[in-house]
Amino acid sequence: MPELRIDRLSKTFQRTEALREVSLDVADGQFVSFVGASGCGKSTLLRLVDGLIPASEGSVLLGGSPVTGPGNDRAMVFQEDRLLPWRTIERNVVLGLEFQGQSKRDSLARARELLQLTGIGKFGSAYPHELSGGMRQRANIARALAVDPDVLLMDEPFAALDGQTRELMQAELVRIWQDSRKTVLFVTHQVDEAVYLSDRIVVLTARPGRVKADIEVALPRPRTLATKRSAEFAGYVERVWSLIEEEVRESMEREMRDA
Ligand SMILES: Nc1ncnc2c1ncn2[C@@H]1O[C@H](COP(=O)(O)OP(=O)(O)OP(=O)(O)O)[C@@H](O)[C@H]1O
Repeated sequence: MPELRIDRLSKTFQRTEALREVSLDVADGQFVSFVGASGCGKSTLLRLVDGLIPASEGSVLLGGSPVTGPGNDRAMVFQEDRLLPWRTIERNVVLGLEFQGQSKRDSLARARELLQLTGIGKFGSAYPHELSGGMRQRANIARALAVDPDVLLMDEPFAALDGQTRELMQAELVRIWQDSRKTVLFVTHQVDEAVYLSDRIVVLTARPGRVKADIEVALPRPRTLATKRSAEFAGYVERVWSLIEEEVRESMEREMRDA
């Protein structure tokens, strides 16, 4: 039984058909990225897996059980900052645990462990505005991991970061993922980011998003900055780009027609 089964999943918003019959099995602990043209339904797919919105057709099964709404077995990390500004970083990280009714002592111990894991152990008593964008995103990841989800859903988590911070955060995410052994579904526009991070890249077609290609990234791990300079890496980037190029062009043409 695969950890996560996405079975003929479709979603239509009013008159916009966002996703059509997406099927996918994701094994326990796999890192899967989704790439595709703007508006092809990547965020919609994550929101469906998170149970934030209902499917029009098809289903999402987690450990064999259908997803019918949000749950602690999944956690989402967004591009934008969702930290509460009036709470310290530590108190932000314990939020999900408080909702679960865990004791204050256990929650704090867990939060401190996760702040260490995400590399901001010294900043537990700081407020979000005192941290850089990269550090706040580490806190968001720590907060998502706090409830010990089986699946981490990441919707362009590094898109708002500058190039150097982004590279650093990619390497950090690989380390965190290897330590925590979570299944990760990751949405990005950056093809090189997807190749660097993933075991597998799913390329979606232009809207309505369907699976156009499902590529195994057989680059050895651990991956380093040298990995990014290898010919094999460049080969994957080129292959994924050529697959989405046509889709990107089609969606741009449609946007211009609709404008
Ligand atoms: N709540 C909603 N109501 C109506 N239409 C929606 C809603 N959410 C998404 N859509 C539409 O569904 C389509 C897919 O949107 P989605 O945000 O999933 O795409 P995306 O691939 O994540 O886009 P991007 O890469 O630009 O972030 C888009 O045309 C979008 O406008």
